[in-house]
Amino acid sequence: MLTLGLIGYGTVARGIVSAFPPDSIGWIALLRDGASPALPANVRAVTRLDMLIGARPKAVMEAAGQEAVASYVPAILEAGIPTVIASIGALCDPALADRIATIRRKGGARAVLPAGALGGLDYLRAIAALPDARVRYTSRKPPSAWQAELATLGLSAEHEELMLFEGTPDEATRAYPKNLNAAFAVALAAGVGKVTVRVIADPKATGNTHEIEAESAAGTASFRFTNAPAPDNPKTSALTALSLVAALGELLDVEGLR
Ligand SMILES: NC(=O)C1=CN([C@@H]2O[C@H](COP(=O)(O)OP(=O)(O)OC[C@H]3O[C@@H](n4cnc5c(N)ncnc54)[C@H](OP(=O)(O)O)[C@@H]3O)[C@@H](O)[C@H]2O)C=CC1
Ligand SMILES: O=C([O-])CC(=O)C(=O)O
Repeated sequence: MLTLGLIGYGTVARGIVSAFPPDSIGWIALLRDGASPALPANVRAVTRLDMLIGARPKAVMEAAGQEAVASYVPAILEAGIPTVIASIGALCDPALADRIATIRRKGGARAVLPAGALGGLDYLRAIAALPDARVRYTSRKPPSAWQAELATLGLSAEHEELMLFEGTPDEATRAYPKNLNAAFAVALAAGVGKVTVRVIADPKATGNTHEIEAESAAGTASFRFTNAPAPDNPKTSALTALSLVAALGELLDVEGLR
């Protein structure tokens, strides 16, 4: 049986675990002290990083949040265990991004950045070389997905769409740490300075929509992903777990994990 690690056991982690037959993988999940989510029989909870590393999983899937990336991922990579990172926005901290790059240069394991809730990143990586390239990323979700943010701003988007945010990928990722990882994936692919980010609450949105509009000497492109929300978390696209599973299959080059 293959042993794999998880950081966190929420919506995305549950989606990852349920993508595999229970008898094919034994999961070790690093949880916060005191956390007690319902776990299937093939998921064992640990509350200390050394216990996760000591179990020698073949790879770890981070699906907890940006703070968890900063707290745990460098040590896991230093221990030679490759890690697929969902909370890509953590890399807007240049010190953390440098630390992870240095670990890799010194022979540590690979940090894998999946496409997550969107796609088309290969196109953005290609035009990143062009100085005139400009990319606009828009996260458009129904008001129900932005309830807390609308309440904080004292606004309602019941009838008309409402722009909640417009700014740089760094500002966006800091302002929406749990929800704009996709924006930072776009920024890492195209180049942080080439990307502007918008967040829109849209009563007409039928799913979690990610729009990418790109313009450069190579031409123009527009991508639109209308994602079904995960059943138990309207802010997270169900696609995210599928993308992490695909990245894991590629990383381990294991038949049946592709
Ligand atoms: N790249 C992409 O496109 C996307 C990335 N994401 C990222 O994936 C993350 C997970 O998403 P989702 O599953 O929907 O979120 P959930 O809130 O459903 O689950 C996150 C889980 O991680 C746990 N957790 C948080 N911090 C820690 C920690 N330091 N140590 C251990 N466990 C921790 C939480 O526990 P507790 O409740 O105790 O805090 C919770 O159970 C998001 O925060 C986001 O960063 C999500 C969607 C798309
Ligand atoms: O799942 C989504 O639609 C996007 C998301 O939460 C993120 O980018 O963090």
